[in-house]
Amino acid sequence: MSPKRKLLHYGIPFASREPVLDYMKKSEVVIKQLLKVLMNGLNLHEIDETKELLLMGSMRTNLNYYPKCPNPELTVGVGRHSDASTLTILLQDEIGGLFVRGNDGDNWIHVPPIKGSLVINVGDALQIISNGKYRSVKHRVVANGSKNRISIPIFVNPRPIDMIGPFPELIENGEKPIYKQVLYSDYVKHFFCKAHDGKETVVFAEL
Ligand SMILES: O=C(O)CCC(=O)C(=O)O
Ligand SMILES: [Fe+2]
Repeated sequence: MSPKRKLLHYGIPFASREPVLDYMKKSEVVIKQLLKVLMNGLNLHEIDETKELLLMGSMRTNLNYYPKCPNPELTVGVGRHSDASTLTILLQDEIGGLFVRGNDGDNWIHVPPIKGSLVINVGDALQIISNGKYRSVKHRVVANGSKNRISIPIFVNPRPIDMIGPFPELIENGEKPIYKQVLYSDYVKHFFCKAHDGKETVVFAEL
């Protein structure tokens, strides 16, 4: 792991810290591979240190626990939102309840849990960095009436101190930038200062 990269584990109970950090470190192999493929899709064939830090300079994990809810229709599990990350690597148990918004924008698709699989979501930071080529996915979680649910997302992020904006190579190729440069910590502050609101957060970075 690059010495400049940060794995954040604040609030994770002490007993779980080591396995969680180990899981995060091991996930880097998959994350690097995914980013390599995604960057190839943008015609960027080399991920230098600057790019690597922008794409995965900081990683954070959550341990989500959704207690069973006797009246699931009266509550919101997690409201519709897209993640502020570049990528989110989500491990979910066998209960289900995660829905993603379909491409045509008016249907919710259940993401069925498949044993041994990970769900990979594109986040807002990658949408901004790729100048809209990769689009973050809107998703939500519904509560379950009879079973508790656990999910563990790893949010792969730029560092808070990074300015994020479309990669210069994309703009040099004559593309019109649709996003401005924003300080990633400002983006995250904006993300958390309001209730989840679908994909509205990314408007913060629009030109
Ligand atoms: O629990 C899940 O499946 C997803 C949670 C989520 O969207 C999030 O933590 O950002
Ligand atoms: Fe999410």
